[in-house]
Amino acid sequence: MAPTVATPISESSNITDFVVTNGNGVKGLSEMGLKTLPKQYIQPVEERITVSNILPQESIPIIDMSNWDEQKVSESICDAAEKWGFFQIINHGVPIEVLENVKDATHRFFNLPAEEKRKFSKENSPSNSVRFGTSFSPDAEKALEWKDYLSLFYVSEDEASALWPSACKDQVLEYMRGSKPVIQRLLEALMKRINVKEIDETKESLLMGSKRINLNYYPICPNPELTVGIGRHSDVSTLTILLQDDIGGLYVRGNNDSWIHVPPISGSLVINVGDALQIMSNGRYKSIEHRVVANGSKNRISVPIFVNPRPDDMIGPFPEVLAGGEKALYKQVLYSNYVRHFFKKAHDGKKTIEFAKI
Ligand SMILES: COc1cc(/C=C/C(=O)SCCNC(=O)CCNC(=O)[C@H](O)C(C)(C)COP(=O)(O)OP(=O)(O)OC[C@H]2O[C@@H](n3cnc4c(N)ncnc43)[C@H](O)[C@@H]2OP(=O)(O)O)ccc1O
Ligand SMILES: O=C(O)CCC(=O)C(=O)O
Ligand SMILES: [Fe+2]
Repeated sequence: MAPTVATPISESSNITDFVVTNGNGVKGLSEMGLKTLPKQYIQPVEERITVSNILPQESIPIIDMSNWDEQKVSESICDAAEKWGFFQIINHGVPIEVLENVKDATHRFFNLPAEEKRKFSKENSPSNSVRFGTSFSPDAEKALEWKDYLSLFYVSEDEASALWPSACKDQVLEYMRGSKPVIQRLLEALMKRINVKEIDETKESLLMGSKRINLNYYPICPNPELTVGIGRHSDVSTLTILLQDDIGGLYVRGNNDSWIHVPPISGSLVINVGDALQIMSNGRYKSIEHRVVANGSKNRISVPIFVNPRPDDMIGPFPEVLAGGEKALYKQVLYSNYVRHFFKKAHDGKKTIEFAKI
């Protein structure tokens, strides 16, 4: 694969044009060999992660799914979703080759020349469901995040085959197909605990009616201690299934102001509860804040599948959860309005869910 040739920064009126408008991304900046971090990326001190806030002895649960139909596996899944909102799964049934192929495909896409990737930017993309971008919400952010991404909203195999970038579409689709059984099993286990006995058509739409997959690329950063890869946020999904490479850098909120590292485990997948499931379970399952640090010596990738309600679903606490007289903590909201609210602002920890609070 030919290395990326970025448009020279001197030809751009400023860094934001170079990175955001011209589609070079932070990868383009990183490859110019900058010695210091551009000021646009300097995060306020309180948003940077410092060693003193990390709990090195803590870790999120690791669940072996080889005997997934055993009661104790279901219980570990539900306990982890209630207590931690985050866990890793091993022996989950998604073939290792499928995971390796999607990681290779991610590198292949980001190694394309900027003019190829730019074809999928918000302005140029052939479809709203395919978007190449950088940071999170550059127009709304006071400080940018050190990350590029390709975001693919799954509509159908036909649409994906026609419109997704050919550098990665086959491997991404294979990963989506391969992860379907484990997603189904996780949701079945989680539903049983909250009295939802069967995932009928309505529940299927609310729990897994739509999927979005992001390919995240965090290039080497000249001053990683001054910025973030992704700022503090919770996902707006029902569940997120995250594949990370072997570099590390994902941190999950512990008690108070502490952070817990999610170490890469070869072949594992990281699972986290998103806001939609917190809302539908009336707070029983928790979406936990997480963030990604920037890295000074290695390029990192991750590939989250966001399993979501359909955009036109109304989401709120399930009747089964409230049947015993529990008070509803959240109102009914149109899911696409919830997601629009999320994208309209910079990452801001757990604040998005206030949009749905009664
Ligand atoms: C990028 O860094 C990220 C991303 C994330 C992402 C997490 C998730 O995606 S979780 C699952 C999200 N759920 C869905 O996608 C549900 C289905 N989608 C929809 O309902 C709609 O597509 C919509 C998201 C509501 C947008 O609809 P619409 O208003 O018709 O479309 P736009 O005008 O294109 O977008 C509105 C607004 O949102 C921004 N935006 C849209 N899609 C994305 C995207 N994939 N990534 C980033 N931003 C997006 C878009 O820029 C628009 O804002 P403007 O100000 O430009 O108008 C988690 C963590 C990360 O760090
Ligand atoms: O890169 C990671 O490990 C986490 C990514 C993430 O939190 C996201 O894309 O929402
Ligand atoms: Fe996330």
